[in-house]
Amino acid sequence: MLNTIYRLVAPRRFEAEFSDISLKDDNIIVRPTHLSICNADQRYYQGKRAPEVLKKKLPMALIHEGIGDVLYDPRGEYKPGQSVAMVPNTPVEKDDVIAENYLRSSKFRASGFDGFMQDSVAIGRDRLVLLPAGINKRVAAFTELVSVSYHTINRFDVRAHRRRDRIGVWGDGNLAFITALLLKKRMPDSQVLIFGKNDYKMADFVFADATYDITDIPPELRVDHAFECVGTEASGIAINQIIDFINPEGTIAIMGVSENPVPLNTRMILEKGLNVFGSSRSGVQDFRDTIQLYNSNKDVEEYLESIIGETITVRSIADMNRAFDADIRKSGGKTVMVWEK
Ligand SMILES: NC(=O)C1=CN([C@@H]2O[C@H](COP(=O)(O)OP(=O)(O)OC[C@H]3O[C@@H](n4cnc5c(N)ncnc54)[C@H](OP(=O)(O)O)[C@@H]3O)[C@@H](O)[C@H]2O)C=CC1
Ligand SMILES: O=C(CO)[C@H](O)[C@H](O)COP(=O)(O)O
Ligand SMILES: [Zn+2]
Repeated sequence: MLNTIYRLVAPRRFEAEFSDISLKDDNIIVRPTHLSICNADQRYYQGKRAPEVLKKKLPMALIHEGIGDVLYDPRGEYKPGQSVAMVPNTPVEKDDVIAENYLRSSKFRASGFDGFMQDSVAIGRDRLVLLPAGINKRVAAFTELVSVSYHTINRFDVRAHRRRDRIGVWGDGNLAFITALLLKKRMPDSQVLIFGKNDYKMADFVFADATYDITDIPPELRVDHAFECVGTEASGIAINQIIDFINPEGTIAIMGVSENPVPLNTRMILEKGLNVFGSSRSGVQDFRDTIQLYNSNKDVEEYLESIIGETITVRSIADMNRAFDADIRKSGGKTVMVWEK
């Protein structure tokens, strides 16, 4: 079957390439319908990765957050037209201890190989999760990002000690919003406190117990545990501030991505006996659990809808550039592409 893949060949330049999809494999063919832009895509689009990384990875189709409709399943298990979330992490081995998204052998779409900017995506049947009828598809488009928060909170839950009176979330962007929302749902007895830079963004965190400007935190305030959702070199500033405001033996989850190493106050990590862990990406079970959460908590879907910034219909390469450029100019929120290729 003839397919078209829209690859980023150089910063800000997409090109269409034709390829063939074999219908003899066990893969399922999915037509993407709604795609959402992640900061990781922007780092490639804007050429913010190191030149040697860009040289190694491009040309590559971007986007690892997306849903689509099944076009063809060689086994007939999925019916044509069924709506599915596509899981970008692609393991090639199983491990009893290490989760699929931490195996160094796993590939990740739009990072190690082509992402979802294609007319049709050939994808393993274990990489699909059926979406419930009636789900808001623009919200479902960024299920991957929500599943990253879900995954991190699971890891936090098994690591953090039981005193969870106050949990701090550093950051006021999309990842912080989603992480704070899921934390409040999962741990309703804990106060979830937001620490950010932008009052207009923090005003959207209506479910949180309090919000603080990072330049004006009451000096006596303490949190039991914290999540860093900032990224870039600013994540160093955030993590060091967390170290200052966290109680002894607290747990810190690091989620933001930085291109460069960030210096940390290790002396106080030791003196306070802190538990610092990293969390990246997610696996298929996290997607299933996230979709189950949407099913059982309709308000989660509504809160998530409130962070959709722009919705852009994409029918051409010019539209792809328009969507990525609009995402750069945004004041906040997720940019969703309605994929009509
Ligand atoms: N671990 C994972 O698997 C994943 C990681 N990420 C990463 O998480 C990071 C955050 O993503 P996202 O929310 O989409 O990005 P955003 O840029 O939307 O959010 C970051 C926010 O943090 C604010 N900020 C900056 N400095 C501080 C500070 N010192 N303390 C508190 N807030 C601060 C920024 O404000 P301002 O813009 O005004 O500076 C911005 O609003 C990115 O690095 C992204 O790549 C994303 C997805 C998955
Ligand atoms: O966004 C993410 C997951 O949702 C991660 O930030 C992304 O996987 C990082 O990938 P890369 O190494 O290509 O920047
Ligand atoms: Zn991402």
